[in-house]
Amino acid sequence: MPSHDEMSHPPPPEASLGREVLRLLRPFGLLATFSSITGVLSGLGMAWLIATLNASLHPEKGKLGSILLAFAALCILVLAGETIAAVGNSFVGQRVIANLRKEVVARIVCAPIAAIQQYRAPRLLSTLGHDVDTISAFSFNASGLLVAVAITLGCLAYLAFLSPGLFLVALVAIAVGLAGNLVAGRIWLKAYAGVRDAQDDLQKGYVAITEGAKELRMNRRRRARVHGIQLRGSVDRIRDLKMTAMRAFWASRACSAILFFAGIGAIVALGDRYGVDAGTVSGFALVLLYIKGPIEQVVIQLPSVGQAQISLKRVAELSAAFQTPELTLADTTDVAPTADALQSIELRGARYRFSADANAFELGPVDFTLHQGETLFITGENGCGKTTLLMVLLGLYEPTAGELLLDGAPVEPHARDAYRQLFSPVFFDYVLFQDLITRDDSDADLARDYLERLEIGHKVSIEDGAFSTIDLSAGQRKRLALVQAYLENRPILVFDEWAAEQDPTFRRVFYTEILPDLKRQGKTLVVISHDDRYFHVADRRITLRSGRIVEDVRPALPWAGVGS
Ligand SMILES: Nc1ncnc2c1ncn2[C@@H]1O[C@H](COP(=O)(O)OP(=O)(O)OP(=O)(O)O)[C@@H](O)[C@H]1O
Repeated sequence: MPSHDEMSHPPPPEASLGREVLRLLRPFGLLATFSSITGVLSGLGMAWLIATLNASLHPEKGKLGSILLAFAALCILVLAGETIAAVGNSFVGQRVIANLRKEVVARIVCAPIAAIQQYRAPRLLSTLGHDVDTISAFSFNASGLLVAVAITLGCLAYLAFLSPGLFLVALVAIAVGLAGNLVAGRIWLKAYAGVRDAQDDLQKGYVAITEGAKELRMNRRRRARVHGIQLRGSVDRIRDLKMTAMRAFWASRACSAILFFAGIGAIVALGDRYGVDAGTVSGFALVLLYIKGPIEQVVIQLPSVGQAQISLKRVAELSAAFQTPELTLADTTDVAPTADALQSIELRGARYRFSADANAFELGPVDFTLHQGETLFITGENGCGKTTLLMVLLGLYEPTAGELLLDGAPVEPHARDAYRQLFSPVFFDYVLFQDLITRDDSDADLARDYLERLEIGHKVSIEDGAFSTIDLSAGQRKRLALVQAYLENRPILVFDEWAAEQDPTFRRVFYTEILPDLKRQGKTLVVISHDDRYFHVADRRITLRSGRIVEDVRPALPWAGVGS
């Protein structure tokens, strides 16, 4: 788990790949440095090994024995160095991958709900999957790249030492080959940026064919659009872009291979023409044949630098979008005790706007006080802002203006999570977790009682701290959500159209038995409802229109008017 300090400094969207890789490697600085130095030394040792091999082909009299001894010693050192570097790097690499995943997950856990809703699940999943893996793979391969560069530079230095003139010829061949690769790299990069966007669309399509399976079977034209156009279109786009990238890549690779052999041929011809000794010419041939591998390795990994750069930008955008002052959310050890007493919650001049767009919905200004023990109904037509008001009240949306106060004191960002623990909400689009958060066995017994009470005990039991099943009807699942809320035993319970899926009998039970019973237990209740038959159950009912409170009545006191 990253520290709060790390969490407060996510990479800005323009973060450089080098700096980000260094940041990821920092916790393993010593081992990463040791492995990299060992790798570089073994790379340079490899250059030396080739020089020794060349010397052994043309030994001075009586020196073959010592040259072979040096050759054997270098072989052992180079192999040992390579192995140590590889083991060290994979140790560091796996930890870097794990840390990056934890870091991104922690950012999502801490992110403001509005930012998550705006980002949208398919893009989030795509970043979590593809982008994190791409950056991780790059960090993992970075040291291999370093070793390949070291071998190349060592070998080039040896060539310059052997013959500066022929070295220039070799350098021209290598430089032309690299220039071609750089052009191919640009084509690759452009294609890859398109691939990432198409992968997002693909993810969206996957969500559509799984979550919208029923709708797609019922509507041929929509199915044709999602399957035939969106999904197959994204798949084909990815294929075509990747083919373009691969073509550029393989063409440049073939060109550089030809250039290598042409360079070797030219060196042999020039050596013959200008009477260069056989040892120098064979040295060039040996080295050029050998460094073709490491240079290709560098070239092959060049696209991964571009890919990692694009992925880093996407992770950095996610981090920037998910900036939050609520860093305590990432702390899994912080199971703060639930507050069990409050006097009032107040919204003072509170507004909430979904975006700066002039047409965006705005809630408020809203002024009202929720008192302890009160049963508050929030009513109003579809889209008038009931759920938005609830989200502000729950501390899930930060008001864009005005204040949220608990017992007269503003709820500061660092205290918002503790504040939220006062509530047990059952959202309209709630997620039902199968496991129960219980403190001890008595909670499991309590859960069984609630199941009986909610007339669902014949279908569901409690086994190993979890519901035996959640494969139930919509109304039955909502009853299980209510059991979860009961067990949490928080001072405020919140229901967003809880009764919408219940049959008339149980709807009546909810409004006339369950709610009054909770009230008798001292609970404060906030209920969004369209069930006007039961509005009399409320102590107080506020009605919204276009984001504002237009009615504030106490049904028990029919003469009460607007005002808090
Ligand atoms: N994520 C969002 N981004 C932008 N605008 C949104 C978003 N969610 C809701 N809105 C807008 O905010 C307005 C209020 O939505 P809200 O969900 O609060 O209404 P509601 O009163 O709960 O409606 P319903 O009775 O249909 O549940 C809507 O008109 C909608 O246009």
